[in-house]
Amino acid sequence: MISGLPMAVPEAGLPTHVRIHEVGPRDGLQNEKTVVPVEVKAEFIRRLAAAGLSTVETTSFVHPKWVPQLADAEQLVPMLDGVEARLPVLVPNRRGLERALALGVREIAVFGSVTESFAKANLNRTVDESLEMFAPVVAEAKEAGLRVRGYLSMCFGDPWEGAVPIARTVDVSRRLLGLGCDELSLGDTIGVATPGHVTALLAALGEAGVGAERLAVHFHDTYGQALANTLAALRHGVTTVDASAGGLGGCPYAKSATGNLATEDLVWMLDGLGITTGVDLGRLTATSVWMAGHLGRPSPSRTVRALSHQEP
Ligand SMILES: CC(=O)SCCNC(=O)CCNC(=O)[C@H](O)C(C)(C)COP(=O)(O)OP(=O)(O)OC[C@H]1O[C@@H](n2cnc3c(N)ncnc32)[C@H](O)[C@@H]1OP(=O)(O)O
Ligand SMILES: CC(=O)CC(=O)O
Repeated sequence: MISGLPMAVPEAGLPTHVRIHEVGPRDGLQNEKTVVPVEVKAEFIRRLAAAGLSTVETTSFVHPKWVPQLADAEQLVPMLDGVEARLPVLVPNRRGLERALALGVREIAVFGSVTESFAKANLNRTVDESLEMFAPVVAEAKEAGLRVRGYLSMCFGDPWEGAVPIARTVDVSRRLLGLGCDELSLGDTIGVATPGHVTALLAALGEAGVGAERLAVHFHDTYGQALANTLAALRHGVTTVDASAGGLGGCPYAKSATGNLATEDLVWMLDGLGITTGVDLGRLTATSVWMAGHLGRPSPSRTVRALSHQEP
């Protein structure tokens, strides 16, 4: 593999280790029109875990009519017995939690929105109503000993409402965390954030008592800013970063949502900075190339293309 000059240790102000929260099998695939066979999904997850990803978000227990691609959650989860990784799933409501608990899932995520437009489009609820829907889910999940992540979408901009004020994002972040979530993932659902905005939001959250140790960042790469945004977040103390193998992704309920930050692009940057992730870039790239074969198109990730000599 061709490589640049890696730093022996990260520069001051950067973490020494980053946990990558891999979202390819869920966020990456949820927008695919053609249903990927459940055996392929299970193999994708096994390969991602074998490449060293310690957290692989696997699927969603949502209404199958809303996300047909993930309608096979009940078949998929039991196929993952023995996979050595944390395997969280998305759960919007009590029905979703019941389904996940019946399969022995140990980690869930609820997913809210800063904006009313997206809350309505994605959850058929207002922001307040969606938080009300999540409250018993988080409480019951915690009681059952599960780890709970809160996702917050449209933290920076929204396709219907435009720029999202920092104060609104801070307000909904605190309310979602206040339900009892262990971690909050700040979503740039349509990929409009820039590093200055990221820094300003993290500073405002810090002032409001939400420290970086409880935060993750979740960038989509619409304007090519996802890596720069990630670096801004790392400089601010964030050590959990969401990414999608091969840069797959998008949201069926957010017009203009494009692919996520590619896990390979992230690992390439972190390796170069001397920040450990536990991920084997060669195995990960091979997995994304394999998945691209199933999807019938090349990966959009620059790193995957460079390392595998794929044509754009
Ligand atoms: C940025 C991102 O990527 S976010 C992730 C991508 N987006 C999503 O996954 C969207 C998920 N959204 C949804 O699934 C829906 O909006 C819901 C389920 C949360 C709410 O939809 P609503 O239509 O308001 O559901 P409502 O609560 O009225 O229930 C309607 C029916 O769905 C069923 N239902 C509700 N939740 C679920 C669930 N989690 N699993 C299966 N069925 C469900 C109900 O039992 C009910 O069935 P019935 O009509 O046979 O009685
Ligand atoms: C739930 C998510 O997938 C986060 C986002 O992109 O807003």
